[in-house]
Amino acid sequence: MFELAAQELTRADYDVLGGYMSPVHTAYSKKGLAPAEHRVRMCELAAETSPLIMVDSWEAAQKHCQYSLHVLQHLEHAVNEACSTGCCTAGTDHLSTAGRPNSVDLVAQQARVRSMLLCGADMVESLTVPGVWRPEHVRHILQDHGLVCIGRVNSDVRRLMADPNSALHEFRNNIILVEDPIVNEISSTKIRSEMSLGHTVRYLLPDAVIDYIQDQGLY
Ligand SMILES: Nc1ncnc2c1ncn2[C@@H]1O[C@H](COP(=O)(O)OP(=O)(O)OP(=O)(O)O)[C@@H](O)[C@H]1O
Ligand SMILES: NC(=O)c1ccc[n+]([C@@H]2O[C@H](COP(=O)(O)O)[C@@H](O)[C@H]2O)c1
Repeated sequence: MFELAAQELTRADYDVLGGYMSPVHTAYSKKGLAPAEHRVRMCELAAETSPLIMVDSWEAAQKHCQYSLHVLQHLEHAVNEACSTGCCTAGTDHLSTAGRPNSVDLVAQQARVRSMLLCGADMVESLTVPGVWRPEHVRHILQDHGLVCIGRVNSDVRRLMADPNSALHEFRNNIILVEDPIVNEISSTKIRSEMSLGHTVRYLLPDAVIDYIQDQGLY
């Protein structure tokens, strides 16, 4: 997802500084959710070899669950703070942009960094489901941050964007749709289910993550 998003954004003339995975808080109500410390560690292991992807553990470390809007706001603030104070080499407690593409240009230009929400099409669909997201948060996310959506089988974001009553339509210019040229139906539920059956998931996840899951006896 991050690679596809960065490729598309770069094509559209954005400077992509990096991508952050933000594992959700342990208290988020989702069946079978592993404790956040494990999910943070799995993300760190998965991102170890990436020149692009980083992990922000701020959301997971808070006392309570956080809205995604507040995670985006936190990230944007933290990265801009890091950049304004000698930047991108110091990082913050949770964030480090050291050595990231474009970080040097960014300091020189004194540009402000913007955080965008990266998600799959099923999650974009959830933005329009009453009761899941606060409508004012959806408007803020779309208007102030913008969204990159990776297409997913059985999800039709274009249809939702065509509805003139929807915020997705109003802010359609801030939504970047990316179609994966190689359709990928991977799902974390399927991976967990295969692992729990003792089946192989080799090459579907980085080896370090598979080893961690097995060492910790997750799933
Ligand atoms: N194969 C995929 N293609 C596009 N987006 C994906 C894909 N898998 C996950 N995503 C996106 O990744 C984000 C995190 O998803 P999540 O961890 O819930 O994975 P998931 O596979 O959808 O999980 P679950 O199977 O538990 O619903 C969401 O925005 C989701 O839409
Ligand atoms: N109101 C909100 O901010 C809100 C609502 C639903 C999901 N989310 C986020 O979306 C992501 C995916 O959640 P689900 O796996 O429940 O679809 C998580 O990071 C979660 O925090 C945020």
